[in-house]
Amino acid sequence: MTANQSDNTKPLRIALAGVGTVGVGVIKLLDTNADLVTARAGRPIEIVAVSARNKGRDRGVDLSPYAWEDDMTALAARGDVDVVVELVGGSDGPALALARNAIAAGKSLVTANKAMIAHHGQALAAAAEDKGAALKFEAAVAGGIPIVKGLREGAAANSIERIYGILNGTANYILSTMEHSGADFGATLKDAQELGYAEADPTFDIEGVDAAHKLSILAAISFGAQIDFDAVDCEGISSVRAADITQADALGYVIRLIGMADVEATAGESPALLQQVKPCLVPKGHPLAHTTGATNAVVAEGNFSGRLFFQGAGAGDGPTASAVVADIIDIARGETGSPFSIPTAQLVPMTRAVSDNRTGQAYLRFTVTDKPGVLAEITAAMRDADVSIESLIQQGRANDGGEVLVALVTHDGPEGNISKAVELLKGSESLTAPPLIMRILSE
Ligand SMILES: NC(=O)C1=CN([C@@H]2O[C@H](COP(=O)(O)OP(=O)(O)OC[C@H]3O[C@@H](n4cnc5c(N)ncnc54)[C@H](OP(=O)(O)O)[C@@H]3O)[C@@H](O)[C@H]2O)C=CC1
Ligand SMILES: N[C@@H](CCO)C(=O)O
Repeated sequence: MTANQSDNTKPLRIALAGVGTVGVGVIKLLDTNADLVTARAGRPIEIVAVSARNKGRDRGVDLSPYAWEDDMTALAARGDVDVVVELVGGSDGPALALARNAIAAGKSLVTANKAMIAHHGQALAAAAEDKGAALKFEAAVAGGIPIVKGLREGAAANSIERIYGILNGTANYILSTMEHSGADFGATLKDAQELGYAEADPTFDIEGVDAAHKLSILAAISFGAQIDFDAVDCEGISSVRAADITQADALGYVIRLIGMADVEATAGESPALLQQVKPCLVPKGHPLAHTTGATNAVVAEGNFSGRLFFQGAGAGDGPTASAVVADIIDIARGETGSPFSIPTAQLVPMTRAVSDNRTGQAYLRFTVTDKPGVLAEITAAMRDADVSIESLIQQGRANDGGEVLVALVTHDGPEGNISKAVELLKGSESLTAPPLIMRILSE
């Protein structure tokens, strides 16, 4: 740690890399809430230097009081900086170089970058522990919700049995807007981008990758597991059609992109970690069904606390800045702690769990050619794979003998049987696209 970082009376001097949606939010928060932040941190927090790509860009805030660095890695080498705040993004590249350099220089690092933490968080945490520096990433998971603190501190006494929820604001904004207004997917995504919710590459939001980054971080904290982003079974919302939303509604559900993780005890072997991000049908009575817009919600089930429900804005300048500054305040107070709740060297490697033997209900949607025998072909595959059907709906009739939708809901049964049924239908000339399978979340 730098002398200033450990001296709890002098101002804590920070450098901001990235002055975009979140960076500007941080500047505004530190300005608006200066007295309150100083009181809670026990000392002033001062921005001394900033860096971004384009010095001349109008950001709606005055950057002239701060030193400017064209090369953001230079922030790590500045003698007048105690804490580097990385708000650029990207799992590798300049953000990672800055993070490594800052920690190597003994500076604490605050970041909102879930991609970097999901891929390199463990190595960065080990390096930070070696240097006695802090690594903090509250804003990387679920925006303004204090879920990292909630698990590391509030729920620290519990064994977490399962963690799940809505971890991507953009996908939730798209699904819930389509549900309420019938708006088109593309137009809704554009709105989310304009509101500053989406990642630089919005396919990360749509395809579940951003939620998978966050889930892998939560799993490491919740279960003491080594981060294993590659083991997340990940599927996004791009295959969900307006017709699925309508169908789900008629059946008493809404569609949400759900991240879920738990650990299976395996006799004599290393524990198996299940990590899944998938669109699911959520009963309208479930609290996650009422989570709309860019709101995120996380359910953590502790063995003594019971079910904990965290909800709040999952994206946007203000909420994300709130999480970033909370981390800075912690560092000003001298709170370093293990980034993943236990010392990094104690995080356990876990094998990847498969969900074939898990039971539950599912929604299956087929797009098929409108011709005799199609329904019989689908139901025969269900019979042969031992999948029991609760209800089956064929939506309308194609005027031109073209494509129609067939949706069915299964009774409780093993997930593996559904995969078997889908496998049996593979290559069928009746199917015009791969089927969409969504698990139904139990109440
Ligand atoms: N937006 C949100 O709601 C949330 C975002 N996050 C995370 O926060 C981080 C920042 O996101 P956000 O503020 O939305 O992103 P923006 O795109 O709005 O801002 C990114 C900033 O980084 C700068 N930048 C980009 N590349 C470089 C580079 N190579 N060298 C120097 N500066 C660079 C940009 O410079 P310039 O302005 O000159 O182009 C810009 O100031 C990301 O990791 C994101 O995942 C986390 C939670 C919520
Ligand atoms: N793109 C992310 C930002 C918050 O991490 C989202 O939409 O949730």
